Amino acid sequence: MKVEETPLSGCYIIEPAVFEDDRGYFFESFNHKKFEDATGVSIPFVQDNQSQSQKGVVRGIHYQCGEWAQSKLVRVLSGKVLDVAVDLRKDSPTFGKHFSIVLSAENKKQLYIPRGFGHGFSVISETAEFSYKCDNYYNKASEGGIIYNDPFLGIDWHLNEDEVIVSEKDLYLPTFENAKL
Ligand SMILES: Cc1cn([C@H]2C[C@H](O)[C@@H](COP(=O)(O)OP(=O)(O)O[C@H]3O[C@@H](C)C(=O)[C@@H](O)[C@H]3O)O2)c(=O)[nH]c1=O
Repeated sequence: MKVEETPLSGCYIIEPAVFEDDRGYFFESFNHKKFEDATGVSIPFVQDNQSQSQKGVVRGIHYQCGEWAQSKLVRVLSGKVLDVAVDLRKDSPTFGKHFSIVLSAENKKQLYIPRGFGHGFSVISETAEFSYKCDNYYNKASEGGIIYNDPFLGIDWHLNEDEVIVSEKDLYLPTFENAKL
């Protein structure tokens, strides 16, 4: 397993060791001890989520507030997405900055996004199945978000504006400036 810290402190790219043979491949998609040894972070994940989306879908930018904040370990089971982590830690030197990376079934990369971040992704293949672990339970009342095309964040989702598909909920998210952080 290879772990690389992104320019946003505490946010890591994980590349699992993949064992290929005549049958196909095998890899450990999560190993608590190896993850802790490599990052110094011991995360008690409590919920796994999976979603499927068509090309052009943007989900995000999402977070949960306060005691319901979540760390996430995200990966792609089929297809290809552009995954985006936004630093929303007010005391961070990179507050308001984002990091994006292509995650795909092929490259098998994962992104670890700590608490205090917003998260979103866009689907840049025909379809994509997305899977992630969370260290805190879903809590609807504490959901927060920022509009995907916020001008201050200036995220390039690798999509043309006319092909973007977002949920009604996500369409009415506030700007970075007006977000409740
Ligand atoms: C996130 C979530 C949603 N739901 C329900 C609520 C709703 O009826 C339905 C779809 O929810 P959403 O539209 O919020 O799903 P989605 O837009 O895929 O939300 C996800 O987006 C990505 C970017 C994240 O980072 C996740 O944490 C999560 O916020 O699923 C749960 O039951 N548990 C959950 O953990």
